[in-house]
Amino acid sequence: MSGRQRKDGDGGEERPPYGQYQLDLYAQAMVGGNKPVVTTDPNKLEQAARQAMSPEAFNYVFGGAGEQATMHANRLAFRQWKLIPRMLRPTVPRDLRVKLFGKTYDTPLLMAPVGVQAAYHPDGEKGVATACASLGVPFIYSTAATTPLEDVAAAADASLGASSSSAGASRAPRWFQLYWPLDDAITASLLGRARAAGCDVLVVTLDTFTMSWRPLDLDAGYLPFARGEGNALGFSDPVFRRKFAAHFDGDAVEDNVAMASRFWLAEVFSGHAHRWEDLATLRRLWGDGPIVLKGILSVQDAEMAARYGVDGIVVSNHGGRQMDGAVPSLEVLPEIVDAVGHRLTVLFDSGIRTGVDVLKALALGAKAVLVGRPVIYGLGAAGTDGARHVLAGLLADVDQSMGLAGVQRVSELNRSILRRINYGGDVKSSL
Ligand SMILES: Cc1cc2nc3c(=O)[nH]c(=O)nc-3n(C[C@H](O)[C@H](O)[C@H](O)COP(=O)(O)O)c2cc1C
Ligand SMILES: O=C(O)C(=O)c1ccccc1
Repeated sequence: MSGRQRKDGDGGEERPPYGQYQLDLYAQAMVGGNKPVVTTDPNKLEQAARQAMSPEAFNYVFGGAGEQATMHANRLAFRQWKLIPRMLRPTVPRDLRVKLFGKTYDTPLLMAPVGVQAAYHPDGEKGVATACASLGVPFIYSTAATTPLEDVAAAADASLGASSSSAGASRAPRWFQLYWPLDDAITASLLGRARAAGCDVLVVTLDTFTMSWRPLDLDAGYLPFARGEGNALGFSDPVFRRKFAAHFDGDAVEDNVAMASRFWLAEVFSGHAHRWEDLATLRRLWGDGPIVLKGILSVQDAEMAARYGVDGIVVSNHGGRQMDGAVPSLEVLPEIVDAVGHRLTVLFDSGIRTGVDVLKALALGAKAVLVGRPVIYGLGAAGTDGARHVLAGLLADVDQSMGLAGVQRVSELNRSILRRINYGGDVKSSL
C-alpha cells in the first residue's frame, strides 16, 4: 500500500485505503513474484520472529508471566466469541476512523507502548513509529524506549514530509506512555517533553510499578535495564541528569551507565505504587489534556478512575506479562464498559492477533484497541517494513471483516454481531 491515496469524498480528507493492501499483495506476488517481507499468516508470525531474533530478545517479547496462563487465557477469551455476519447491507465505502478525546484518528488500532524496541531490531522505535505514521496508526511511545522521544517524533514526522515543529494534521499521531517516576520533578520534565513533542494523550501504566515473575527471562538472565537498554528517555532528560550528577560527584550518566541505569530503574520501577490521590499531581502537570490509565481489570478500579477525573482507561493485563492468573482482559471488558462506558473512553488490549479480534473487542464496547506483540514480531523479523506489513495486514483484515460482518463504520459495531460459545478444550493453533 502506498500510503494516503484515496479521497473519501467526506470533506476531501485523504485516508489510507486499507482494504487495498490485500490487492497490492496479490499483485506483487502475481506480477513481480514478490512475497511479503514477513509472513501474512498470523499462525506463523511468531515463528518467523523467533528465527530472526536472538533467543533472549525473542523470549522477552514472547514470554508471559509465570506459567503463561493469562497469556493463553487472553487467546481463549477471543475464541469464545463468534461473529454473526449480516447480508445485503451497505458496507462501502468503509470508514475505520474513530473519534477519541475529541480528535479523529484514521484507525481504531493503536500501537501499544512497547519498551526497548532497538533490542528487537536496529530500526527500533523510529522504525515502528515510521511504519505507524504511513498508515495513520497512533504510536504510543514507551517510557522504556531505546531512542529519545524527540528523535522518534522527528523521524516519524519526517517520513510524512512534515517537521516535528510544524503544527497541524500532517504530523504523525502519537501518544505518550508514562512509567510514573517517584520524583515529581522528573515526572514534570517528562510530561513537558511529551507535550512539546506533540503527544496527544498521556497513558499512565499502572500494572508495572514493580517487576513480575518472568521465568523465561530469569533462565536467560535477561533484564533490559540491567543491560543499559530502555533508558533513553531518562538518560536524555535534563532533570534526571541533574539529579544523577548531584548524587554521583558530578558524573554524567554516560560516565557511569550501570549506576545511572539502576538510578533510573529506581525512579520508574521502584516497587512503590502511587495512590489514587496522586492523580491530582499528574492532572496538574499534564494540564487539560486527556489522561488514560492502562492496566485496569476491575469495575471497582474503573469506577475509581472515573471518580478521580481521568478521561479514559485501557482494559489490559499487559499481554499476560504482569500478573499470571489474572483474568483475560476481554472477559472483563463488557462489564467495565457497562459500568463506566458513558463516563470514560474505554480502550482495550491483550491478545489481539487478527482483524477479527479487533472487531470483537470493538463490538464488546472498546472505542479502540492497542496491539503489541504482532507488530514487534514483524519488526524483529523484517525491521520497519515487517512492522508495517503486520499493521497494514491487520487493518486490511479489519476492513475486510467489517464488510463481511455487514458493517460500514466502526461505530456500528455492537454486541448484536456476537455470540458467546464455549466449546471447551484448548486453543489448537499457536495463536
Ligand atoms: C516486549 C514488550 C514490552 C512492553 N513494554 C511496555 C511498556 O514499556 N509500557 C507499557 O505500558 N506496556 C508495555 N508492554 C505491554 C503492551 O503495551 C500491551 O499491553 C501488550 O503487549 C498487549 O498485549 P499483546 O502483546 O497480546 O497485544 C509491553 C509488551 C511487550 C510484549
Ligand atoms: O516488558 C514489559 O512488559 C514492560 O512493560 C517493560 C518494562 C520495562 C522495560 C521494557 C519493557
